[in-house]
Amino acid sequence: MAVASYQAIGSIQPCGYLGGSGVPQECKNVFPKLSSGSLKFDASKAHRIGLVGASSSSSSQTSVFEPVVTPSKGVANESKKKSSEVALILIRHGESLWNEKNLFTGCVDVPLTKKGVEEALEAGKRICNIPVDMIYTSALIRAQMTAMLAMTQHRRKKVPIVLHEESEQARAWSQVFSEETRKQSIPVVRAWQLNERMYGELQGLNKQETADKYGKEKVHEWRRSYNVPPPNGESLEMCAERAVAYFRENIEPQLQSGKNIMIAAHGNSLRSIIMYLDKLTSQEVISLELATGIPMLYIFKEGKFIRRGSPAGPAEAGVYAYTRTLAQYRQKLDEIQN
Ligand SMILES: O=C(O)[C@H](O)COP(=O)(O)O
Repeated sequence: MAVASYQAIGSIQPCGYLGGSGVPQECKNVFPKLSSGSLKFDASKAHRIGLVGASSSSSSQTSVFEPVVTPSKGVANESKKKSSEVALILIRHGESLWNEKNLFTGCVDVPLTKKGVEEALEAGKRICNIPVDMIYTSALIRAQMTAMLAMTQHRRKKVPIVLHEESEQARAWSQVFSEETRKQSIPVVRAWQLNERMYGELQGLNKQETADKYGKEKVHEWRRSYNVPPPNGESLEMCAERAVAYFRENIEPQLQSGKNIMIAAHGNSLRSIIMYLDKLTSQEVISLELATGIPMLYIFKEGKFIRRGSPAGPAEAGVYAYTRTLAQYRQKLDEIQN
């Protein structure tokens, strides 16, 4: 099988993995039928905003989020007509204080280092011409910092607004009362399902010392294998059960309804999502590595995810050579700014 290079936006891929074809049985098993009851996020309460001319709402008392209607319910077809393709950006958070110390982090909520902040800003520059209508992050601060810092570089200058759906009161108290302001906002949804895989009893341990103690191979198996969990932690398979389910249940319908989406998350929650998008086998995912702060672009078109990026050289030339819609969006931004 050929080695497929992994293309990140604006850089040569950080690492490679073996490209997959078809949906092998083991992949199908990873993504069982979704039961919406197991998911916390209520899509019926979600709302939508567009790049220009969001749907006109007569009410001036609106949340940042307008109701989203899944494709099967109708309105999505209308949005689909507006754009036959949408962008999906995936970013692993910038370097965290525990990445710097080489500690297993998992679900421990550690912020970015200065270098991580810079990586997030750099990632923002790379995606500054790509439309973003909604942002999903994990519940962890390093992913949220990355998303917010990246968006400070975006040329569209919309304001990312974190949604508070945790209670009726939180929802009510964070309402936006101006339609115009709402249109200039990007809803940010935080979901624990996108968190890093729970690293169990490795959390807080030094990676090198752990390898010295248990052996390099064992630690590599814990870190990269598909179905071997670290002691009392989650395997990639277990992480996929929540992260991919969330993606399919909540994010895919938004893409189908015409939204351009950015996801800021983690090495392993994103590996599981990429495994799904690229139909990788449990063998192929072993060699998939994601660098911190490197954005990856997919185009979602006609129900398919097409991995994009610039193989080398100036990022934008590569990215925009690929899709006319993205080039048009950029042109629009140029016109606004001139
Ligand atoms: O949780 C961690 O320690 C890192 O974010 C990912 O670690 P890994 O590269 O060992 O999976």
